[in-house]
Amino acid sequence: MEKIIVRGGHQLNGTVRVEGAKNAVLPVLAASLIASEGKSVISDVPELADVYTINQVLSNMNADVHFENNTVTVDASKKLKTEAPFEYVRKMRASVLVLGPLLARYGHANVAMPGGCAIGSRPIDLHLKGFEAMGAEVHVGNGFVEAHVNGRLKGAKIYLDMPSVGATENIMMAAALAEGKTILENCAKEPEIVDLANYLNKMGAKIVGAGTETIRIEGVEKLHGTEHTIIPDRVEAGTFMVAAAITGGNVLIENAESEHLRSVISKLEEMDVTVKEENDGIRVIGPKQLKATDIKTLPHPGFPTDMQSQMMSLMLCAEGTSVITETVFENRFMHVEEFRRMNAKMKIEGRSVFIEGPSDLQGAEVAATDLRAAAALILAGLRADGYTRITELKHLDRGYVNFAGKLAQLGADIDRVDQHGNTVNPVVEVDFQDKGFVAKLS
Ligand SMILES: CC(=O)N[C@H]1[C@@H](OP(=O)(O)OP(=O)(O)OC[C@H]2O[C@@H](n3ccc(=O)[nH]c3=O)[C@H](O)[C@@H]2O)O[C@H](CO)[C@@H](O)[C@@H]1O
Ligand SMILES: C=C(OP(=O)(O)O)C(=O)O
Repeated sequence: MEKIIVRGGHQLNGTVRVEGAKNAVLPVLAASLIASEGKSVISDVPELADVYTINQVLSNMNADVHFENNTVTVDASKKLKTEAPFEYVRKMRASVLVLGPLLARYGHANVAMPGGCAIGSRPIDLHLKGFEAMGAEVHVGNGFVEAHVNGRLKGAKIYLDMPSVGATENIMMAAALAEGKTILENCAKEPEIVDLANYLNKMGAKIVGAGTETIRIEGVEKLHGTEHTIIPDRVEAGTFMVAAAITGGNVLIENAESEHLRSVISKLEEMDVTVKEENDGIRVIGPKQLKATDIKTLPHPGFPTDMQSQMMSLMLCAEGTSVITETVFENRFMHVEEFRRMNAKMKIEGRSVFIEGPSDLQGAEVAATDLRAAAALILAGLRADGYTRITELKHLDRGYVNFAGKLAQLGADIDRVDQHGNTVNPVVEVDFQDKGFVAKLS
């Protein structure tokens, strides 16, 4: 079993570059299935386990997929299969994003139900209600969701009960190829929604209003391949901002987009962290003593749930009582138990965690419970006394490219080792047997 071993107490200094956003590239790659003509060329694609998984989903459906030098080329012009088996959906819930494109293009999709995960139950009822409103028949049974429509989907007026990111994306992709106009209300406003709409529009779609509460989509008859560059990963950027702050360091985070990080920047400033917007990115300078603050996670532009656990690490080192309230996911505090193993002083009350700082953090053996928890435990390890050993790195590899290597370059004492204690590079596990999927790892 691989581990990351961190010895705390080193300040981070220097420059780090953030990759393309995982949460933007996954829907964009799913959307490339709608193009019945031409190739899509997607740049700034991060080498993440989730990217390999979605590429496998696509190639398993008969699309030609090629991944090299952070560029994915997808040719989906052949007749595609309209199924996504559990083997992929189990690894990555975002596989359900192929539902909308397949249903719109072929009038049929059969995708394994994603089920819950470590952060909550995560249903897809809003996605399905949207498809039904557009005339699809949806059947859930035997662990699959099967959707079917005779002819084309029909544009509709759809109000989302909550601004779900995935439902907004799935319905927007389906509506792009539907007959007539769709008005989608109470949408998610995340930057990744805007990136997807931009991509679809370059493919020939007619979408306005992405990034606001109401998206209007005039359906078109077909879409074609195009070129697109993925936006920077705001969660990776935010994670390195915390890394700089927690070690009292000075780090320039290149390619970070400050417009996407307003709520994170504002909370860091409340904690006495210096944040400077520079031409190439965002510079973060940690203070001598961090101050406590409170955070409530909310849909964008509120504070992102995907930064909650990393901010918890920072609050553990701040003077005073901090409170985190998680409103997006019902069960995203699994990492609290792991932090306690590091001598963290905190208590959970309902949807809030009360953090008494500064904790005298001590290195310990801890297990990542989800993707962001993995990063958060490593961040706490940067500050803890002695060695912290983090296991369950499959979670980390879903969303961070060479996290340990990037921290080491900034001055962290950190290593990733195999079961024999030998240093390893994080190599993402790829099944090359799928026809048509070619990948080259750097
Ligand atoms: C691949 C990707 O982009 N993942 C992100 C996406 O996940 P994802 O798209 O799954 O998140 P959603 O915005 O859909 O989920 C938000 C909340 O809505 C609920 N819900 C959602 C859909 C639905 O049909 N019914 C329902 O009840 C969920 O259980 C959750 O409590 O947005 C989340 C919220 O910013 C992020 O944490 C994830 O990193
Ligand atoms: C929860 C996350 O992702 P996903 O929706 O892919 O599980 C995340 O990126 O933190």
